[in-house]
Amino acid sequence: MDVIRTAIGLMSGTSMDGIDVALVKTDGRGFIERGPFLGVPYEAEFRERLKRALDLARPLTDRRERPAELRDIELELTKRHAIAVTAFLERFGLSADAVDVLGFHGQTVLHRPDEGLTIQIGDGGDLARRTGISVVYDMRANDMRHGGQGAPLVPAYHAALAGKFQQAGEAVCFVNIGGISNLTSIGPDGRISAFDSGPGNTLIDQWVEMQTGKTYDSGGEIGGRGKVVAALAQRYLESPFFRGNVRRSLDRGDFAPLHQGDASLEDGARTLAHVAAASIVKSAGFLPEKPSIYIVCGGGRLNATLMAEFSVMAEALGSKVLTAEEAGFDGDAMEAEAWAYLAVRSLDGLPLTFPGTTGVEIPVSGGLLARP
Ligand SMILES: Nc1ncnc2c1ncn2[C@@H]1O[C@H](COP(=O)(O)OP(=O)(O)OP(=O)(O)O)[C@@H](O)[C@H]1O
Ligand SMILES: CC(=O)N[C@H]1[C@@H]2OC[C@@H](O2)[C@@H](O)[C@@H]1O[C@H](C)C(=O)O
Repeated sequence: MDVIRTAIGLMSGTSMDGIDVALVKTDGRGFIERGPFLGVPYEAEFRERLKRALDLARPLTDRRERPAELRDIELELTKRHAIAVTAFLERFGLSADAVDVLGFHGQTVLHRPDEGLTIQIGDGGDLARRTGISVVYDMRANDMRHGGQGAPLVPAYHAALAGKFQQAGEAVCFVNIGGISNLTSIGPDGRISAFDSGPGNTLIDQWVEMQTGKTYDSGGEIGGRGKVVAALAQRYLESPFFRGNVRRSLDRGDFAPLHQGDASLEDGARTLAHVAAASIVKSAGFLPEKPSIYIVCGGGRLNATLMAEFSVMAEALGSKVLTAEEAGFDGDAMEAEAWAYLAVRSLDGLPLTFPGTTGVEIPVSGGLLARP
Protein backbone atom coordinates (compact mmCIF):
# COMPACT_ATOMS: atom_id res chain seq x y z
CA MET A 1 0.00 0.00 0.00
CA ASP A 2 1.20 3.51 -0.75
CA VAL A 3 2.15 5.69 2.21
CA ILE A 4 -0.51 8.16 3.34
CA ARG A 5 1.03 11.45 4.42
CA THR A 6 -0.31 14.53 6.14
CA ALA A 7 0.54 17.61 4.11
CA ILE A 8 -0.19 21.31 4.41
CA GLY A 9 -0.38 23.37 1.22
CA LEU A 10 0.46 27.08 1.22
CA MET A 11 -0.71 29.29 -1.62
CA SER A 12 -0.09 32.98 -2.17
CA GLY A 13 -1.77 33.54 -5.53
CA THR A 14 -1.66 36.21 -8.21
CA SER A 15 -4.36 38.24 -6.44
CA MET A 16 -1.83 38.81 -3.64
CA ASP A 17 -4.66 38.94 -1.12
CA GLY A 18 -3.15 36.57 1.43
CA ILE A 19 -1.92 33.08 2.25
CA ASP A 20 -4.28 30.12 1.87
CA VAL A 21 -3.44 27.21 4.16
CA ALA A 22 -5.06 23.76 3.76
CA LEU A 23 -4.40 20.31 5.13
CA VAL A 24 -4.77 17.11 3.12
CA LYS A 25 -4.08 13.49 3.99
CA THR A 26 -3.10 11.73 0.83
CA ASP A 27 -1.03 9.04 -0.84
CA GLY A 28 -0.46 11.46 -3.72
CA ARG A 29 -2.57 9.17 -5.87
CA GLY A 30 -6.26 8.37 -5.48
CA PHE A 31 -6.60 8.68 -1.70
CA ILE A 32 -7.51 12.21 -0.62
CA GLU A 33 -8.95 13.21 2.74
CA ARG A 34 -9.48 16.96 2.86
CA GLY A 35 -8.82 18.66 6.19
CA PRO A 36 -9.27 22.20 7.52
CA PHE A 37 -8.57 25.47 5.72
CA LEU A 38 -7.46 28.90 6.89
CA GLY A 39 -7.14 32.11 4.88
CA VAL A 40 -4.60 34.56 6.31
CA PRO A 41 -5.07 37.94 4.60
CA TYR A 42 -2.24 40.37 3.91
CA GLU A 43 -2.65 43.90 5.16
CA ALA A 44 -2.49 46.73 2.61
CA GLU A 45 1.13 47.58 3.45
CA PHE A 46 2.43 44.11 2.64
CA ARG A 47 0.38 43.92 -0.56
CA GLU A 48 2.20 47.08 -1.63
CA ARG A 49 5.51 45.35 -0.84
CA LEU A 50 4.49 42.44 -3.07
CA LYS A 51 3.57 44.84 -5.88
CA ARG A 52 7.02 46.35 -5.44
CA ALA A 53 8.48 42.83 -5.75
CA LEU A 54 6.81 42.50 -9.17
CA ASP A 55 8.52 45.72 -10.27
CA LEU A 56 11.87 44.58 -8.91
CA ALA A 57 11.56 41.25 -10.71
CA ARG A 58 10.66 42.69 -14.11
CA PRO A 59 14.26 43.15 -15.35
CA LEU A 60 15.50 39.76 -14.07
CA THR A 61 16.75 37.22 -16.58
CA ASP A 62 17.90 34.51 -14.15
CA ARG A 63 15.42 32.89 -11.79
CA ARG A 64 17.98 32.74 -8.96
CA GLU A 65 18.77 36.47 -9.01
CA ARG A 66 17.68 38.34 -5.88
CA PRO A 67 18.48 42.03 -5.74
CA ALA A 68 18.78 43.00 -2.05
CA GLU A 69 15.32 44.55 -1.74
CA LEU A 70 13.67 41.57 -3.43
CA ARG A 71 15.53 39.24 -1.06
CA ASP A 72 14.19 41.24 1.90
CA ILE A 73 10.64 40.84 0.61
CA GLU A 74 11.28 37.12 0.02
CA LEU A 75 12.37 36.66 3.63
CA GLU A 76 9.39 38.62 4.93
CA LEU A 77 7.04 36.54 2.76
CA THR A 78 8.63 33.36 4.10
CA LYS A 79 8.32 34.54 7.70
CA ARG A 80 4.64 35.32 7.11
CA HIS A 81 4.13 31.80 5.78
CA ALA A 82 5.77 30.37 8.92
CA ILE A 83 3.44 32.48 11.06
CA ALA A 84 0.46 31.30 8.99
CA VAL A 85 1.49 27.65 9.54
CA THR A 86 1.77 28.22 13.29
CA ALA A 87 -1.63 29.94 13.38
CA PHE A 88 -3.14 27.06 11.41
CA LEU A 89 -1.67 24.42 13.74
CA GLU A 90 -2.87 26.30 16.81
CA ARG A 91 -6.34 26.93 15.41
CA PHE A 92 -6.92 23.26 14.64
CA GLY A 93 -5.08 21.80 17.64
CA LEU A 94 -2.33 20.13 15.62
CA SER A 95 1.36 19.75 16.37
CA ALA A 96 4.13 20.25 13.82
CA ASP A 97 5.15 16.60 14.33
CA ALA A 98 1.80 15.51 12.92
CA VAL A 99 2.64 17.12 9.56
CA ASP A 100 4.93 15.31 7.13
CA VAL A 101 5.43 18.06 4.61
CA LEU A 102 4.57 21.62 3.60
CA GLY A 103 3.87 22.36 -0.08
CA PHE A 104 5.08 25.93 -0.49
CA HIS A 105 4.09 27.82 -3.63
CA GLY A 106 5.71 31.15 -2.75
CA GLN A 107 4.76 34.26 -4.72
CA THR A 108 5.10 34.39 -8.50
CA VAL A 109 6.87 37.66 -9.28
CA LEU A 110 7.64 37.00 -12.94
CA HIS A 111 6.32 34.46 -15.42
CA ARG A 112 7.65 34.50 -18.98
CA PRO A 113 7.09 31.03 -20.42
CA ASP A 114 8.25 32.09 -23.89
CA GLU A 115 11.67 32.82 -22.37
CA GLY A 116 11.64 29.74 -20.15
CA LEU A 117 11.59 31.96 -17.08
CA THR A 118 9.35 31.65 -14.03
CA ILE A 119 10.25 33.12 -10.64
CA GLN A 120 8.52 32.34 -7.35
CA ILE A 121 10.00 34.05 -4.32
CA GLY A 122 9.93 32.17 -1.02
CA ASP A 123 12.82 30.50 0.77
CA GLY A 124 12.04 26.81 1.33
CA GLY A 125 15.05 26.22 3.58
CA ASP A 126 14.15 29.13 5.82
CA LEU A 127 10.51 27.96 6.06
CA ALA A 128 11.65 24.44 7.03
CA ARG A 129 13.91 25.89 9.76
CA ARG A 130 11.22 28.18 11.09
CA THR A 131 8.46 25.55 11.21
CA GLY A 132 10.49 22.39 11.88
CA ILE A 133 8.63 20.70 9.00
CA SER A 134 10.04 19.49 5.66
CA VAL A 135 9.17 21.75 2.76
CA VAL A 136 8.69 21.05 -0.94
CA TYR A 137 9.00 24.28 -2.93
CA ASP A 138 9.88 25.66 -6.37
CA MET A 139 7.48 23.27 -8.07
CA ARG A 140 7.20 25.00 -11.44
CA ALA A 141 10.83 25.09 -12.59
CA ASN A 142 11.35 21.48 -13.62
CA ASP A 143 8.29 21.58 -15.84
CA MET A 144 9.70 24.58 -17.67
CA ARG A 145 13.08 22.90 -17.95
CA HIS A 146 11.31 20.16 -19.89
CA GLY A 147 9.54 22.48 -22.28
CA GLY A 148 6.37 23.06 -20.24
CA GLN A 149 4.64 26.34 -19.51
CA GLY A 150 5.35 26.03 -15.78
CA ALA A 151 1.59 26.43 -15.15
CA PRO A 152 -1.06 25.41 -14.39
CA LEU A 153 -0.06 22.74 -11.84
CA VAL A 154 -3.39 22.31 -10.04
CA PRO A 155 -4.79 20.02 -12.80
CA ALA A 156 -3.16 16.89 -11.32
CA TYR A 157 -5.25 17.52 -8.19
CA HIS A 158 -8.40 18.34 -10.14
CA ALA A 159 -7.99 15.02 -11.97
CA ALA A 160 -7.75 13.17 -8.66
CA LEU A 161 -10.98 14.83 -7.46
CA ALA A 162 -12.89 14.15 -10.66
CA GLY A 163 -13.46 10.44 -10.06
CA LYS A 164 -17.15 10.57 -9.12
CA PHE A 165 -18.00 12.68 -12.18
CA GLN A 166 -15.97 10.47 -14.48
CA GLN A 167 -17.86 7.43 -13.24
CA ALA A 168 -21.12 9.20 -14.07
CA GLY A 169 -19.84 9.65 -17.64
CA GLU A 170 -19.53 13.43 -17.34
CA ALA A 171 -16.95 15.61 -19.08
CA VAL A 172 -16.13 17.79 -16.11
CA CYS A 173 -14.22 21.05 -16.29
CA PHE A 174 -12.77 22.75 -13.22
CA VAL A 175 -12.52 26.52 -13.59
CA ASN A 176 -10.32 28.45 -11.19
CA ILE A 177 -11.14 32.15 -11.22
CA GLY A 178 -8.24 33.66 -9.30
CA GLY A 179 -6.21 36.66 -10.40
CA ILE A 180 -5.84 34.76 -13.66
CA SER A 181 -8.26 31.98 -14.59
CA ASN A 182 -7.41 28.47 -15.64
CA LEU A 183 -9.30 25.37 -16.80
CA THR A 184 -8.88 21.64 -16.29
CA SER A 185 -11.04 19.34 -18.36
CA ILE A 186 -11.28 15.67 -17.45
CA GLY A 187 -13.11 13.47 -19.89
CA PRO A 188 -15.08 10.33 -18.95
CA ASP A 189 -12.06 8.37 -20.23
CA GLY A 190 -9.77 10.26 -17.83
CA ARG A 191 -8.14 12.37 -20.52
CA ILE A 192 -6.88 15.57 -18.95
CA SER A 193 -6.45 18.87 -20.70
CA ALA A 194 -5.63 22.16 -19.00
CA PHE A 195 -4.42 25.69 -19.62
CA ASP A 196 -4.71 29.24 -18.40
CA SER A 197 -7.91 30.63 -19.87
CA GLY A 198 -7.50 34.38 -19.48
CA PRO A 199 -7.86 37.28 -17.07
CA GLY A 200 -9.77 36.50 -13.87
CA ASN A 201 -10.16 38.98 -11.02
CA THR A 202 -6.96 41.00 -11.41
CA LEU A 203 -8.39 43.49 -13.92
CA ILE A 204 -11.53 43.94 -11.79
CA ASP A 205 -9.44 44.38 -8.62
CA GLN A 206 -7.14 46.93 -10.27
CA TRP A 207 -10.09 48.92 -11.61
CA VAL A 208 -12.07 48.95 -8.37
CA GLU A 209 -8.98 49.80 -6.31
CA MET A 210 -8.02 52.66 -8.62
CA GLN A 211 -11.53 54.14 -8.41
CA THR A 212 -12.57 53.42 -4.82
CA GLY A 213 -9.55 52.24 -2.80
CA LYS A 214 -11.41 48.94 -2.10
CA THR A 215 -9.38 45.93 -3.15
CA TYR A 216 -12.16 44.04 -4.98
CA ASP A 217 -15.79 44.23 -6.06
CA SER A 218 -17.39 42.43 -3.11
CA GLY A 219 -20.16 40.14 -4.34
CA GLY A 220 -19.91 41.78 -7.77
CA GLU A 221 -22.20 44.46 -6.41
CA ILE A 222 -20.55 47.38 -8.25
CA GLY A 223 -20.50 45.55 -11.60
CA GLY A 224 -24.10 44.52 -11.02
CA ARG A 225 -25.13 48.17 -11.33
CA GLY A 226 -23.26 48.72 -14.60
CA LYS A 227 -23.53 47.68 -18.22
CA VAL A 228 -21.07 46.09 -20.60
CA VAL A 229 -19.15 48.58 -22.74
CA ALA A 230 -18.81 46.50 -25.89
CA ALA A 231 -15.81 48.34 -27.37
CA LEU A 232 -13.79 47.91 -24.16
CA ALA A 233 -14.71 44.24 -23.86
CA GLN A 234 -13.70 43.67 -27.50
CA ARG A 235 -10.30 45.19 -26.81
CA TYR A 236 -9.57 42.38 -24.37
CA LEU A 237 -11.39 39.56 -26.12
CA GLU A 238 -9.65 40.18 -29.44
CA SER A 239 -6.25 39.61 -27.82
CA PRO A 240 -4.03 37.16 -29.74
CA PHE A 241 -4.08 35.09 -26.53
CA PHE A 242 -7.52 33.77 -27.55
CA ARG A 243 -6.39 32.69 -31.00
CA GLY A 244 -4.75 29.45 -32.07
CA ASN A 245 -2.59 27.55 -29.64
CA VAL A 246 -4.01 28.10 -26.17
CA ARG A 247 -1.36 26.06 -24.38
CA ARG A 248 0.07 29.26 -22.98
CA SER A 249 0.27 30.41 -19.41
CA LEU A 250 -0.16 33.97 -18.28
CA ASP A 251 1.69 36.49 -16.19
CA ARG A 252 -0.35 38.78 -13.95
CA GLY A 253 0.68 41.74 -16.14
CA ASP A 254 -0.21 40.24 -19.54
CA PHE A 255 -3.56 42.07 -19.79
CA ALA A 256 -3.27 45.83 -19.28
CA PRO A 257 -5.61 47.45 -16.75
CA LEU A 258 -8.34 49.88 -17.78
CA HIS A 259 -7.41 53.55 -17.63
CA GLN A 260 -9.06 56.24 -15.57
CA GLY A 261 -11.85 57.71 -17.72
CA ASP A 262 -12.35 54.56 -19.84
CA ALA A 263 -15.78 53.99 -18.26
CA SER A 264 -17.85 54.78 -15.19
CA LEU A 265 -16.89 52.75 -12.10
CA GLU A 266 -19.93 50.48 -12.49
CA ASP A 267 -19.64 49.97 -16.26
CA GLY A 268 -15.92 49.22 -15.94
CA ALA A 269 -16.54 46.58 -13.26
CA ARG A 270 -19.37 45.04 -15.28
CA THR A 271 -17.33 45.02 -18.49
CA LEU A 272 -14.38 43.33 -16.79
CA ALA A 273 -16.65 40.72 -15.18
CA HIS A 274 -18.01 40.08 -18.67
CA VAL A 275 -14.46 39.78 -20.02
CA ALA A 276 -13.53 37.30 -17.27
CA ALA A 277 -16.61 35.17 -18.05
CA ALA A 278 -16.27 35.36 -21.83
CA SER A 279 -12.56 34.48 -21.62
CA ILE A 280 -13.40 31.19 -19.94
CA VAL A 281 -15.99 30.29 -22.56
CA LYS A 282 -13.73 31.35 -25.43
CA SER A 283 -10.79 29.33 -24.13
CA ALA A 284 -13.00 26.33 -23.34
CA GLY A 285 -13.70 26.20 -27.08
CA PHE A 286 -10.18 24.77 -27.46
CA LEU A 287 -10.84 21.84 -25.13
CA PRO A 288 -11.00 18.41 -26.77
CA GLU A 289 -14.57 17.95 -25.54
CA LYS A 290 -17.40 20.21 -24.51
CA PRO A 291 -17.71 20.27 -20.71
CA SER A 292 -21.01 18.87 -19.50
CA ILE A 293 -20.34 20.39 -16.04
CA TYR A 294 -18.21 23.33 -14.98
CA ILE A 295 -17.06 23.39 -11.34
CA VAL A 296 -16.08 26.92 -10.40
CA CYS A 297 -13.38 27.54 -7.75
CA GLY A 298 -11.40 30.59 -6.65
CA GLY A 299 -12.49 34.00 -5.41
CA GLY A 300 -14.22 34.89 -8.69
CA ARG A 301 -17.07 32.51 -7.86
CA LEU A 302 -18.07 35.02 -5.15
CA ASN A 303 -18.56 37.77 -7.73
CA ALA A 304 -22.27 37.29 -8.53
CA THR A 305 -22.07 39.49 -11.64
CA LEU A 306 -19.23 37.44 -13.10
CA MET A 307 -20.97 34.18 -12.19
CA ALA A 308 -24.28 35.31 -13.72
CA GLU A 309 -22.50 36.25 -16.96
CA PHE A 310 -20.60 32.97 -17.03
CA SER A 311 -23.66 30.84 -16.25
CA VAL A 312 -25.69 32.41 -19.05
CA MET A 313 -22.89 31.89 -21.57
CA ALA A 314 -22.09 28.31 -20.49
CA GLU A 315 -25.71 27.21 -20.22
CA ALA A 316 -26.46 28.61 -23.68
CA LEU A 317 -23.87 26.11 -24.93
CA GLY A 318 -25.49 23.25 -23.02
CA SER A 319 -23.12 23.05 -20.02
CA LYS A 320 -24.17 23.07 -16.37
CA VAL A 321 -22.40 25.41 -13.91
CA LEU A 322 -21.78 24.44 -10.27
CA THR A 323 -19.79 26.23 -7.62
CA ALA A 324 -17.09 24.12 -5.96
CA GLU A 325 -19.32 23.90 -2.87
CA GLU A 326 -22.29 22.66 -4.90
CA ALA A 327 -19.99 19.94 -6.22
CA GLY A 328 -18.87 18.97 -2.70
CA PHE A 329 -15.52 20.80 -2.62
CA ASP A 330 -14.14 23.98 -1.05
CA GLY A 331 -13.57 26.69 -3.64
CA ASP A 332 -11.31 28.76 -1.40
CA ALA A 333 -9.11 25.87 -0.32
CA MET A 334 -8.68 24.13 -3.68
CA GLU A 335 -5.30 25.60 -4.69
CA ALA A 336 -3.74 25.24 -1.24
CA GLU A 337 -5.03 21.64 -1.10
CA ALA A 338 -3.48 21.08 -4.50
CA TRP A 339 -0.11 22.30 -3.26
CA ALA A 340 -0.32 19.82 -0.37
CA TYR A 341 -1.19 17.01 -2.79
CA LEU A 342 1.60 18.00 -5.20
CA ALA A 343 4.16 18.10 -2.38
CA VAL A 344 3.34 14.48 -1.55
CA ARG A 345 3.61 13.52 -5.21
CA SER A 346 6.97 15.27 -5.34
CA LEU A 347 8.24 13.25 -2.35
CA ASP A 348 7.30 10.07 -4.21
CA GLY A 349 8.82 11.26 -7.50
CA LEU A 350 5.42 11.16 -9.22
CA PRO A 351 4.68 13.51 -12.15
CA LEU A 352 3.22 16.91 -11.32
CA THR A 353 2.59 17.90 -14.92
CA PHE A 354 1.71 16.20 -18.18
CA PRO A 355 1.83 17.04 -21.88
CA GLY A 356 -1.92 17.75 -21.70
CA THR A 357 -1.60 20.20 -18.79
CA THR A 358 1.47 22.38 -19.40
CA GLY A 359 2.67 21.13 -22.79
CA VAL A 360 5.69 19.53 -21.08
CA GLU A 361 7.47 17.00 -23.33
CA ILE A 362 6.91 14.05 -20.99
CA PRO A 363 5.20 13.75 -17.58
CA VAL A 364 7.64 15.17 -15.03
CA SER A 365 7.89 15.53 -11.29
CA GLY A 366 9.26 18.67 -9.71
CA GLY A 367 9.94 20.62 -6.55
CA LEU A 368 12.94 20.93 -4.25
CA LEU A 369 12.99 19.39 -0.77
CA ALA A 370 14.26 21.31 2.25
CA ARG A 371 14.54 19.53 5.58
CA PRO A 372 14.43 21.39 8.89
N1 LIG B 1 -16.65 38.14 -1.72
C1 LIG B 1 -16.06 38.35 -2.90
N2 LIG B 1 -16.73 38.95 -3.89
C2 LIG B 1 -16.17 39.17 -5.09
N3 LIG B 1 -14.91 38.82 -5.40
C3 LIG B 1 -14.19 38.21 -4.44
C4 LIG B 1 -14.72 37.95 -3.16
N4 LIG B 1 -13.76 37.33 -2.42
C5 LIG B 1 -12.68 37.24 -3.22
N5 LIG B 1 -12.93 37.75 -4.44
C6 LIG B 1 -12.01 37.88 -5.56
O1 LIG B 1 -11.16 36.77 -5.58
C7 LIG B 1 -9.79 37.18 -5.59
C8 LIG B 1 -8.96 36.17 -4.87
O2 LIG B 1 -9.17 34.94 -5.48
P1 LIG B 1 -8.20 33.74 -5.26
O3 LIG B 1 -7.75 33.71 -3.85
O4 LIG B 1 -8.86 32.55 -5.83
O5 LIG B 1 -6.98 34.19 -6.19
P2 LIG B 1 -5.47 33.78 -6.16
O6 LIG B 1 -5.33 32.40 -5.64
O7 LIG B 1 -4.71 34.86 -5.51
O8 LIG B 1 -5.12 33.83 -7.70
P3 LIG B 1 -4.55 32.72 -8.72
O9 LIG B 1 -5.51 31.56 -8.70
O10 LIG B 1 -4.55 33.44 -10.01
O11 LIG B 1 -3.19 32.40 -8.22
C9 LIG B 1 -9.80 38.56 -4.95
O12 LIG B 1 -8.71 39.32 -5.40
C10 LIG B 1 -11.14 39.11 -5.41
O13 LIG B 1 -11.03 39.69 -6.67
C1 LIG C 1 2.96 31.32 -12.85
C2 LIG C 1 1.81 31.28 -11.90
O1 LIG C 1 1.96 31.49 -10.72
N1 LIG C 1 0.62 30.98 -12.44
C3 LIG C 1 -0.60 30.88 -11.64
C4 LIG C 1 -1.55 32.00 -12.01
O2 LIG C 1 -2.73 31.95 -11.21
C5 LIG C 1 -3.72 31.18 -11.91
C6 LIG C 1 -2.99 30.73 -13.15
O3 LIG C 1 -2.05 31.79 -13.31
C7 LIG C 1 -2.23 29.41 -12.92
O4 LIG C 1 -1.58 29.07 -14.10
C8 LIG C 1 -1.17 29.50 -11.85
O5 LIG C 1 -1.60 29.05 -10.61
C9 LIG C 1 -2.30 27.85 -10.36
C10 LIG C 1 -2.37 27.66 -8.91
C11 LIG C 1 -1.68 26.61 -11.01
O6 LIG C 1 -0.49 26.54 -11.27
O7 LIG C 1 -2.44 25.68 -11.22
